[in-house]
Amino acid sequence: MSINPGSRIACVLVGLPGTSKTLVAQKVCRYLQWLGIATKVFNVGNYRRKLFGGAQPHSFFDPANPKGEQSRKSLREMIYWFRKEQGVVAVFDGTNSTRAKRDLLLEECRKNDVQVMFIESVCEDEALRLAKAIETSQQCSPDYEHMQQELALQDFQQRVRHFEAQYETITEKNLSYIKLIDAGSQVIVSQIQGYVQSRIVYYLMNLHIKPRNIYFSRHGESLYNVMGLLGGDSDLSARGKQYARALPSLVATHIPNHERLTIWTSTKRRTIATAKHLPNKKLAWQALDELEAGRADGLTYNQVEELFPEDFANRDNDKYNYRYQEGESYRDVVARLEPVIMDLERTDDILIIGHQAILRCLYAYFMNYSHERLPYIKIPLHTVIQLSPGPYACEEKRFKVDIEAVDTHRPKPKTTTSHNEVKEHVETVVPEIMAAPASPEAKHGLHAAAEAAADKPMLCFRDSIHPHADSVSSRAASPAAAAPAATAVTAPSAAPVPVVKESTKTRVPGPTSIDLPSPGLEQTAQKIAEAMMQANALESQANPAVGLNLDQIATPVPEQETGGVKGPLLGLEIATHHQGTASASASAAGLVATPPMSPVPTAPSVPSSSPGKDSDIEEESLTTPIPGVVHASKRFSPLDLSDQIIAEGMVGYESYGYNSGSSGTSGSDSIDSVSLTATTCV
Ligand SMILES: O=P(O)(O)OC[C@H]1O[C@@](CO)(OP(=O)(O)O)[C@@H](O)[C@@H]1O
Repeated sequence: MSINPGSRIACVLVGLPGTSKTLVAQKVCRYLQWLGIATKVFNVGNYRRKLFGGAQPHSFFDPANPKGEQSRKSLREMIYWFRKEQGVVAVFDGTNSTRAKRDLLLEECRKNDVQVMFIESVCEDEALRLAKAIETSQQCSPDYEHMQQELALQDFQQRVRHFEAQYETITEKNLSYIKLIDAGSQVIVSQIQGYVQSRIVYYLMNLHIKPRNIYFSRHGESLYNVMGLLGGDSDLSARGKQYARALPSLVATHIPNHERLTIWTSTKRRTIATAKHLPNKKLAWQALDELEAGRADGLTYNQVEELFPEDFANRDNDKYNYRYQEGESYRDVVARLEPVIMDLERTDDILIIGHQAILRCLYAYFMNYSHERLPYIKIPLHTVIQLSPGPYACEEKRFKVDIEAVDTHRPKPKTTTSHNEVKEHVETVVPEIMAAPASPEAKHGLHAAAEAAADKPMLCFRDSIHPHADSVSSRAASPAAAAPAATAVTAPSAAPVPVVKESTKTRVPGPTSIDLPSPGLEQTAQKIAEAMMQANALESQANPAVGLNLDQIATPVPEQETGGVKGPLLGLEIATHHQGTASASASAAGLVATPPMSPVPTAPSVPSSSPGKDSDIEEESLTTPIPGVVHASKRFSPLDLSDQIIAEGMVGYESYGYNSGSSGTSGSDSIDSVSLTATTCV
């Protein structure tokens, strides 16, 4: 993504301890990094712990104790990062609770040409405050790791009081800020300027914290898959059709409230045919069409290597950024999927029947994979993946249908050919092919050349070759532009479901705030805090029951059936969550009236960010069929996550576009003191 080099932004968190600032910081960071914007969190608490140690009594935070070193140190590091590492957005995660502190920050940032946008989190709901205090003191904060629970809570509440004594909410009209009240049930926005800031605001207004599931499946095995050909628009193979017929029973068996499920497909035959027997409402998105392979479309990997060796090596060297000739890169696909993600965040229970590359991009967003690993994520055929983004983790389950299919995953080669070696090869072996024109007809020529190179007739569906002229730029980012495919079809009568094998894993995005039903404030707060703590206690333990209601939990899964992992059974029941629907109000206020932009492929000009460490859970464990229900759970502490990109919400707001190669944004958008109230659904 091309961003104006002058536009460095510091998103400065403001709020009392225990108001979900760290969660918000991490979510914003993950969202922006997924989009390719170089973003990093600077957590003042971490610097404090490094400087003074974690176990400080509440008196340490007394305003009379003038320790501000941690703030200054993190500020210095932030400025250094902007200068030396071409950072674009720094998320400065601290309390920043007084005007004086914020003025210092503003001054330092202005001197260094960094715009400041404040994100204030205010918690007015008593029950929510208490629940957050219990959660922070007993579970989240490393400061209380070794303290007895009750003492920890008391100390934390004292600490909050010290901050309260000096706390000054933001009211300055000249400042850029967004104020999130009670976990975003009310939002106040002021003086937001420019593309990135607007995007962050819209993102924050759309955070989805309501519990729900998202389901992904690739289409059934296609004829192209069988022949190892890339792209195209072929029909399903016999086994692919079998998978399509098995899907309704699988869905009915494993997806709760499956009648409410909406099916999203691409506009390609293979995804639409896979959804054919499902009786649910369907929507075909052009934005979900597979990564456009351009001149490699319809070829095998071997043929691409022979015909376009330089391209082939470049793709192996940097698969995320490599853009096919007349086609797309993974980076391009992520950009065009942003509106899909936003809709996905807003909408309940969706099954996406998509393609390998598309589902990798969506999966990486929810499961927090780096750009380097994203293009190699395993999304096998004939498998339904269930993701449950929750307050602490994105739970994953995979249901593998026992219908054989080819494996289309091509792993990253251990060694890659050097650029020069490849160039030489191209020049001496196939110069006429490299010079071939880009028309569809020329493509047929390429196929002929490919056939010759492969020394065997190439199976090719001529009718499926893409007219490249409009391949990328004409892709609609909204389903409205795609052929509506909302035909309800009656499910086939009781087709026997082939054995479904299930495996699960968790990636943990850190803490979040929750809301509370009103009566019995203390008990409710305690109950929720306990549930949250139990969830955290799952570190590295098997927990086959997460995601189920308490009454669904039956007997423990025997150890031999869980591949050796064992652990307590637990029902995490946090049933009620705020679901901010600020976007509707925002539209009404004219704030977000513009539709998402058409995707414009951008040059990979922003240095590849490193979106934090990925989970060290072996991907293999997911693809190896495991008998019975297996849950492998992995947890990071919020501290570990400080550099990690964490987000579950997504936005697709665009008020202006950006162009490949251009170094600046082409417009700006200013929001001036608009107050918005979101509806709260419990
Ligand atoms: O990026 P790589 O790993 O090449 O995978 C993308 C390819 O996966 C394929 C299968 O090879 O996806 P799909 O069958 O899901 O549509 C191709 O169409 C596509 O070109």
